[in-house]
Amino acid sequence: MSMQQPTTMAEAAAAATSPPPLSLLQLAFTAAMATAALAMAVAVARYNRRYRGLRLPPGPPGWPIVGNLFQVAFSGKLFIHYIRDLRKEYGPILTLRMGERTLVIISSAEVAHEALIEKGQEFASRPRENTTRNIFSSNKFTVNSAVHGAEWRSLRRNMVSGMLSTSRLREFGHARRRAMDRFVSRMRAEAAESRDGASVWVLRNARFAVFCILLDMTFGLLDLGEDHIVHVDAVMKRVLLAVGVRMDDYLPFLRPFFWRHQRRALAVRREQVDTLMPLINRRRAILRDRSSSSSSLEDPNVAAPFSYLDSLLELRVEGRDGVPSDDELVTLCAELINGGTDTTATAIEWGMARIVDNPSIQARLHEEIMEKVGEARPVDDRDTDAMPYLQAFVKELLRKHPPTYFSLTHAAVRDGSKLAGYDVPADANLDIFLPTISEDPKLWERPTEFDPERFLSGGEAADMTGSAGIRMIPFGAGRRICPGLAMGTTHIALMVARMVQAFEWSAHPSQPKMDFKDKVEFTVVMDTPLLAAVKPRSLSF
Ligand code: HEM
Repeated sequence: MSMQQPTTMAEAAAAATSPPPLSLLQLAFTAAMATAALAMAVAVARYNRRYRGLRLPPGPPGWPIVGNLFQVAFSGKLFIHYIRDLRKEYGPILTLRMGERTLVIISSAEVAHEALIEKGQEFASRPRENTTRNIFSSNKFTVNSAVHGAEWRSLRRNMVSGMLSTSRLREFGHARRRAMDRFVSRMRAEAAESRDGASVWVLRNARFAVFCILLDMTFGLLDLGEDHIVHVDAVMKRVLLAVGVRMDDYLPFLRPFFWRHQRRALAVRREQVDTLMPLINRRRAILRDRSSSSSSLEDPNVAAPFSYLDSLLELRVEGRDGVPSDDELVTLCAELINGGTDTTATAIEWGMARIVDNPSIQARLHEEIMEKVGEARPVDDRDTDAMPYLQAFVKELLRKHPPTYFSLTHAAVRDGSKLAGYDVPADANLDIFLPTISEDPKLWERPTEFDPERFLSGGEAADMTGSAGIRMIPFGAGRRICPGLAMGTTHIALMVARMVQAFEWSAHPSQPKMDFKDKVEFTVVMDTPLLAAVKPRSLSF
């Protein structure tokens, strides 16, 4: 008989009617559940009070507390496909309640125009973030996450003039040339080492090439070895994973149960700081040496004349004392690198899939390259500006396959704003779903067809900024439009041109027929990653 068992009838009766003594673990669990229940009740009361009397856009009826969260989670569909389907029922502006978050989703050109252009000032802010993302954005001290205001204006102005303007872009021709040469030789080597001597994984190579350019532009350190770059890239990928969406983003009372995730996120942040700080300090040392000695002594293969970091070291932000801290420098540098890497690389993968799928597109591109440049030297970005078919191809690519299906989430600057006659409270997430705009049959002829010809003279127009009317906005539109638009399109055109100049591309015999199915990773990528067969062309460089 164990010590816990009752020995008398009286003890047995007492044991049957009173609960057994609680262990510490049980007590903690009970306390956590009670707190969660209380937090849920408070959340419901707060929600009811906050939204009473408002006329939100229509949407599927939800359950108390969780709203539509479980309907979305258990729909068996990707979120992007779920939204496409809901649109058919609820129209171009709809509401989804995801736990404590209210999502207002826009999916037509008219309402997007109202939100981003006509009422651009009212909807130019960003919503509050969860604690993990606040760590990686240094409390919203980045261009993309800052709320609308003086801080955002200073950071954005600096990024555009310091890095993304047309003149700055031109200055970084050497970074692009180096990265493109490395890109082509990596693919040649990968093909040569593959079993059939001709296989290349497109996304992986494209991603690495863009990453190299952005790393050069951010730190201006030109002598980083390939292993070092691969390490920095791996850390940046871990950061993207750490800031992914979690259940407690929508149900904050579950946060205590996610303490392990939080601890891991902090470790990843430490790793990010430990990886980027040495690069920041090396650049600082180069700048110090430059100011104390003759810059003619400097090796041009070690340091670029200018980097994005240089502009941040002296940056004065409206309404703040001093220059950014080391922690903030890490965040701001990471933002430039992350903003342009996956978006651009994803576009390249879809673009090469279209080229592989349609030999006449490849033939047109190659013909144009031969006509303008030939085989004697590599294409550069001044050449690509003068290639109308290539430019039309890039536009069609971004129309048919926008790398992100949602713009970054917007928020109203204050309560009281309306869209399409509905209320949009300041704490709602305002998301713009891009593919239904660029495939709207009211705006486009044969919208589902991939056809670059549509943009050639006399054909359809594409103003990607949306200022002359919204038809396709892969970079968003209005005040928060992507500041990397020129850089992104330059990189896509250049990479496609170099790939077509260096190789003849075809479908890989081991791969299923191309179905252009999409899936969401950090961006919207091909469901089956593109493995292509390449045949090197004879070039004299
Ligand atoms: C094909 C390439 C790219 C695509 C498709 C793309 C797309 C987008 C989109 C849809 C937005 C959200 C706009 C909005 O909130 O309404 C955005 C914002 C942003 N992008 Fe890009 N982007 C690309 C390349 C780049 C590059 C190369 C950089 C920088 C190196 C960059 C940096 C940013 C930043 C900082 C923001 C936030 C702007 C703000 O909040 O004021 N992007 N981008």
